Amino acid sequence: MTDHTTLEREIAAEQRHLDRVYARLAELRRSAAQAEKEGYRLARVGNFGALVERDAMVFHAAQRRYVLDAEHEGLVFGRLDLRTGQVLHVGRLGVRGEQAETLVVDWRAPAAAAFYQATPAEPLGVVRRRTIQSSGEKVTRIEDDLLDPEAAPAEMAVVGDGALLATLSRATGRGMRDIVATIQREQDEAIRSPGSGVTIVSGGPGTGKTAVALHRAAYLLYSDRARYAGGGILVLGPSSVFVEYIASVLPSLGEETATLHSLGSLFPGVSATRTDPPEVAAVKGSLRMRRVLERAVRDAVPDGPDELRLLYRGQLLRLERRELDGIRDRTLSRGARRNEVRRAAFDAVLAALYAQARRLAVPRLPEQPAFEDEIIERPDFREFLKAWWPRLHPRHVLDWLARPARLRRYAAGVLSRAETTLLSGAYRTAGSPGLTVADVALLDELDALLGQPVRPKRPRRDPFQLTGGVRELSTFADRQRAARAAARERPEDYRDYAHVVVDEAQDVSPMQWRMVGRRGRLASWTVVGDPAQTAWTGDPQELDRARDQALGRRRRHRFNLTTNYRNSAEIFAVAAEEIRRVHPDLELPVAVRSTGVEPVALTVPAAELAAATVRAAQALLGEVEGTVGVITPVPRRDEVAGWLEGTANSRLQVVTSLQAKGMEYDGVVLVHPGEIRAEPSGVRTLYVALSRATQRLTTIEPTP
Ligand SMILES: Nc1ncnc2c1ncn2[C@@H]1O[C@H](COP(=O)(O)OP(=O)(O)OP(=O)(O)O)[C@@H](O)[C@H]1O
Repeated sequence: MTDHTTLEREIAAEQRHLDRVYARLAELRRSAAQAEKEGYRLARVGNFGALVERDAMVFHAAQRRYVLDAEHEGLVFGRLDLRTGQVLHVGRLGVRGEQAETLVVDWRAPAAAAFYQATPAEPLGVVRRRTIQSSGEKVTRIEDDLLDPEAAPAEMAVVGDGALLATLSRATGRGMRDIVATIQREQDEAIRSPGSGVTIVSGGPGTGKTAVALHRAAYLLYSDRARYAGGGILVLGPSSVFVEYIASVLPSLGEETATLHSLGSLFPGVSATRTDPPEVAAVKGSLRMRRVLERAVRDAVPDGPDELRLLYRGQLLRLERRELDGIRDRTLSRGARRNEVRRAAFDAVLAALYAQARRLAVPRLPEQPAFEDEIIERPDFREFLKAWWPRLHPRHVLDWLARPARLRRYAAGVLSRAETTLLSGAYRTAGSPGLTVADVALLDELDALLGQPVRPKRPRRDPFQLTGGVRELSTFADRQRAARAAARERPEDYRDYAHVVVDEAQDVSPMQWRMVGRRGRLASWTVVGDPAQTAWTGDPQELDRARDQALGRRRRHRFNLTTNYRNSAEIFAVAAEEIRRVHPDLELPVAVRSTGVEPVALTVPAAELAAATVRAAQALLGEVEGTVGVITPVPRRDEVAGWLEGTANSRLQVVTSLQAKGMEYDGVVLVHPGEIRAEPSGVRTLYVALSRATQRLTTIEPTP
């Protein structure tokens, strides 16, 4: 036990340092604001040099002010006392004093690495590591680890115990917790892995894979801002619910330059949230769909013209279906993309018409160019071309799959009869509810196969702005603001990311890997996931192949995380028992925190399921301060949400077992676990659902 006066003395010492940091920060903020003002004054000097100087000044000042504002809360969270006698404070950003002395070291800087990596076995020159918690500008708590007792001076105090456990037992609330203060060594190694190549992070539930991936994005932006902010970082999650959940972490890491997407929103103009049943998703996600789609994009347009008939100088010119099909096949040979070779197809039709006109000895037949000019002007001919070879949007071709006869033709010899029937059923009923997440990868594939229709050029935004009738260069500060907006709003089909982070990678299907791969041809990668949590029921080898292809031949750096920081030991024991059914020898992470509260498993008559669910959700809302998730089998979400309508609470969320991927709640009510288990790959999905809660878990099963 630390005696009270030592603790007070140590807190007071940290408070003095913190006061100095905030005073300096206030000064820096003032001078940034002053510099901005100065910058604008320079503009009145009016010569070009002054304008450039003004621009630069305003830019740096605005950028600095923005960062200072964003990182105010919890600015300093650590301290290292080194063997050399040097003291370093670690925080969200670097701050220097008036004499350029270091007041705070940025957590991402090499000098701060020891804060995360030092252990008693390998102290890395650190004698004492201190975690500092504060609220606003007040130090509230400190926790020390004495890493090198022999090197500790006699007067060195050591206070508190277990900063990590203290943090972990706090309720999480809505957003994901920012873990900069308590990153653990194995996590830190993954966060600081080289920016090039492919960093692969694996680990069981709650081991911090998502947290690591997001902190890694922040680390990369810090270590090579020009490269990663310029090209951009794409962060991909499995569902929109999940993307919304993690979105709250990146800004608090001080990074706005990352683009967040779910797999259902990666294709421009589409935002799919509906999921297919696992067996349908396995067909839609298989690489064999590429063959099916290749056949579709070469097929005639449904309800298009069967033949072309033109009266020319009293003579009927006619191209029959067979000839038109031949022209289409020839034009589309050697991988030509349908939307890009319209011109070639039209030329081929004109050439065929001319050849026919010559064969029929049409009187006064002009030379071919004049003939073509004449024909191409004719409205009936233009109508024909538009109907025969329209510009196709991927959505059009995907809709063709809803026609059973077509789908059978495209799938012949590629999909089994049962798979074709399954797919056909899915598309025929899909009409009203719209696209599913798995369809989005198919749209992207179709887009690649069809090519881009030539689009009219968009007018470019005027880089000059008009103020008071004077055409003036926008300031750098304005452009900085615009650049930040641009990072969030890169063109919808932007593909040149410098880095791609794929979270919950075990659920990316082979076709989705192709879609993701197209966005990362120039990128380095961070891929995090847990194979034991996959819902993929298709061919696992195909999945490996597709992933390897998307990631290319870049070097792989592998990391494995072994501690579960999310679940209480009691909750994880239930989840572990479930996954052991299918993976008896799987190495599972160790849950480090025990709450002494056992999960509750209820069995109730079916007629009472609704009432029991409402009661359990209300009870958990009373017991935990943060969020409560009600997790249901996929087809039952809306029904269960209906039961809970009267329990409206902003802390309550109803999600399907698939939407629960990657999510975290303080309390979880899991309805119908048996039904989830009975689905293909159900045990794995149930394992995911059982490992979402930090504090309380109630499962409710109707009696059979
Ligand atoms: N070093 C840490 N200090 C404090 N909290 C941590 C630490 N590492 C992880 N956590 C917390 O543990 C929880 C689980 O982390 P995260 O969601 O990143 O795990 P995950 O491996 O992605 O889990 P899953 O595979 O189950 O989705 C989060 O609340 C996260 O903030």
